[in-house]
Amino acid sequence: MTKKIAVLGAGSWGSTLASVLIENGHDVTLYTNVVEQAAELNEEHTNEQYMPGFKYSEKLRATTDLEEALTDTDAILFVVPTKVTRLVAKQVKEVLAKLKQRPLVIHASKGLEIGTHKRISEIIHEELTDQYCSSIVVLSGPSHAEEVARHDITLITAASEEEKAAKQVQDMFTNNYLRIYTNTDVVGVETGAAFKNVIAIGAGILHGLGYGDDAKAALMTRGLAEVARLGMAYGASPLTFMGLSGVGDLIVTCTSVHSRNWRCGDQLGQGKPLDEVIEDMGMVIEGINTAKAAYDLSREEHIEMPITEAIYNVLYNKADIKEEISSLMTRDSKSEVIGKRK
Ligand SMILES: NC(=O)C1=CN([C@@H]2O[C@H](COP(=O)(O)OP(=O)(O)OC[C@H]3O[C@@H](n4cnc5c(N)ncnc54)[C@H](O)[C@@H]3O)[C@@H](O)[C@H]2O)C=CC1
Ligand SMILES: O=C(CO)COP(=O)(O)O
Repeated sequence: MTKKIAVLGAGSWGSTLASVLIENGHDVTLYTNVVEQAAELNEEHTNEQYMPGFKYSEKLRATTDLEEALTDTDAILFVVPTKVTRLVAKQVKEVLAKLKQRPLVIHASKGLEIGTHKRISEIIHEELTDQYCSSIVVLSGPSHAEEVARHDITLITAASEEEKAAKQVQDMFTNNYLRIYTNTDVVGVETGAAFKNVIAIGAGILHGLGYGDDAKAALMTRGLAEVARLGMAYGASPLTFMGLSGVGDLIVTCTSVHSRNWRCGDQLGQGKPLDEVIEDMGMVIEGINTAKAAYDLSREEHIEMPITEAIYNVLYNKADIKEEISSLMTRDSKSEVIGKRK
C-alpha cells in the first residue's frame, strides 16, 4: 500500500533511501536544510556533492519547508548526522504539534550523542514522546548508499520493540535488491551500528600503515568483543552482534572503500592530519564523535574497551599511532572473554 513518507536529510543515505521508497511506489518528500541542494534535486535530479554521477527519479520532490514535508505524512525517516538529530527532532515536534499528527518514526543514522551518550532512538523519543510518534523503528546493517543506489544486493535490519512496526518498515523497503529482517533488540542493533564506525577507523589506520590481513581480522574480532561487551551491559543480546547490524556492518565498514570511517582511518595511517581528513571528506565521519562518546561511556561504566581507547587517543590526544598499537600488543595476557571481565 502506498505510504506518504518524509525523509529528513538529503545526504548520500537519505537521498538513496528516498529513491528506494519511490521505486517501491511510495509518495516521498525529501527534506534538506540547504536551498541550493533542494533546487538541484528538483531541477537537475542530481545530488552531486553526496552522490556524484547518480540521477534521481523525477518523482523525487525535495523541499526546505519542514511543514510541507510533514503534512499528512504516514512515516518520518530521520537520516541526518547524529549530532543534529536532537535539533531536527525538536523542529519536527513543533511542526507535528501544529499539524496534530502522530506518524511512525524510522531512523537510519548510526552514532551516539556526545555528552548524554544516548542512542538515536532515545534522542528522538525524548523529543517527540509518545504524543507525536506512534512507534520508532531503527534501520541498520551493512549498506553503502553507493551500492544500494546501483541496486546491488543489500540485507539490513528493521528493529523495534514493537514487532508490528518493524514489519511495516520491512514491507515499506523490501524489493528485489533490498531484503529486510526484523529484530526486537533495539539496544543491540543501535549499539552495533554506532560502535562499528570507531573500529572501522582503526581498520583504516592499519591499512594506511601497511599492516596485513591478520592484523585487520584481529582488530575486527576483538573490536566486536568490545562493542558486544558494552552493548550487553545495556541489556543487548550477544546474538545480535552476530547479525547484520553487528558483525555484518562491522565487516562492510572495515573493508569497503565506500566507508567514510575506513577512509578517514586510512588517511590518518598515511600521516594526513585529522582536520584535513575531515575537511576533504565533505561528508559525515560518525566514528569520530562516537569514539568520544564510547570512550567516556567505557570510563563511566568501567567497561574494558582498549581498542576504542587507543583510537580515541589518536583522534583526540594526537597520540602516536605506532605507540598505541604497541601498548595494545603488550597488555597483560588475557582469556578470550566477550562479556564483562570479572
Ligand atoms: N552513507 C551511507 O551509505 C550510510 C549512512 N548511514 C548513516 O546515515 C546518517 C547520515 O549519513 P549520510 O547520509 O551518509 O551523511 P552525509 O554526510 O552524506 O549527509 C548528511 C546530510 O545531512 C544534512 N544535514 C545536516 N544538518 C542538517 C539539519 N540540521 N537539517 C537537515 N539536514 C541536515 C546535510 O545537509 C547532508 O545533506 C549517518 O548517521 C550515517 O552513519 C547509514 C548507513 C549507510
Ligand atoms: O554505515 C555504513 C555502512 O553500513 C556507512 O559507513 P560509513 O559512514 O563509514 O560510510
